[in-house]
Amino acid sequence: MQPSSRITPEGEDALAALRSHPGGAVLGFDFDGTLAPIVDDPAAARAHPGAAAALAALAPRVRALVVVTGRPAKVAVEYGGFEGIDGLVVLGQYGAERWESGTLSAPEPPPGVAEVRAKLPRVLEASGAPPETYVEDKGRALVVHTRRCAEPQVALDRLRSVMDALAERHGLVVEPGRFVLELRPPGMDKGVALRAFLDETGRPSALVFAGDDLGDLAAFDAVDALREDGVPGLKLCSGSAEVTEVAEHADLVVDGPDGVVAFLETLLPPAS
Ligand SMILES: O=P(O)(O)OC[C@H]1O[C@H](O[C@H]2O[C@H](CO)[C@@H](O)[C@H](O)[C@H]2O)[C@H](O)[C@@H](O)[C@@H]1O
Repeated sequence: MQPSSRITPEGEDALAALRSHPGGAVLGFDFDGTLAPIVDDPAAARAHPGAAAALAALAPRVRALVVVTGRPAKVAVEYGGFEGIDGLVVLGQYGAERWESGTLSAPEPPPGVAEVRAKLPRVLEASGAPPETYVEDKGRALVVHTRRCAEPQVALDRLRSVMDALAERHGLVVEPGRFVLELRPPGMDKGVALRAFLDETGRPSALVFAGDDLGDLAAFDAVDALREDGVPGLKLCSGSAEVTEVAEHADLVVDGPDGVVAFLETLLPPAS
């Protein structure tokens, strides 16, 4: 995907507000697909080589930086190389967990997660899921991955109704993503998490959220809501051929994590 030079007027306003008063701005980011390139093995994902440096350089210049991710917060900190970035908050498991300045808060999962963990292998087998189907156990959620299957989207679509029924029986919800169906506790999403974070940090002079996947649309909705309240907001899409819906809702589309990091670097003063 090529970077787009088109930006909406609302996005342009937010960018101008961000540049003129960065100290009051809040910048939010998804992790996988936005700060970290997508790879086949979720355990092999790592942030773009320029991501941590760009965030560390931005941290003292803005009011707050927040990563809002489906990953456990500790995993995002490790895979992102974020340890030691003062002022960066990581909200993991869609906002249920929080990491800040080396301190992690992670509540116990509800019992439905253990119930689904016990049943999932048999349910997948009974559904005829291809052998390449992979389950990632995140402690508070279980993620069924089909990226390694010969026809990942077909495999995912075939599993959808079975996963919906399994999640519902155990008080969980299904969060769909890039060749994943995640069974997780309800009640949190990236929009709820971002709004709660903004309630803490105060009304920003500008708000940016960058994402690539369906779960990021809730955070885009939060940006829209703030915009209606007069806060300049930019919805930045880390574009991919896999998900087009996020680009449709964005003010600016860049070329994956390379483009996101290049965007962040434009916010920094030129090196002297
Ligand atoms: O909210 P995010 O930070 O985007 O996390 C969402 C899910 O991302 C991960 O899966 C995605 O990245 C994998 C590694 O690149 C890739 O193999 C997979 O196809 C993608 O969907 C992660 O594994 C999940 O646990 C997260 O929920």
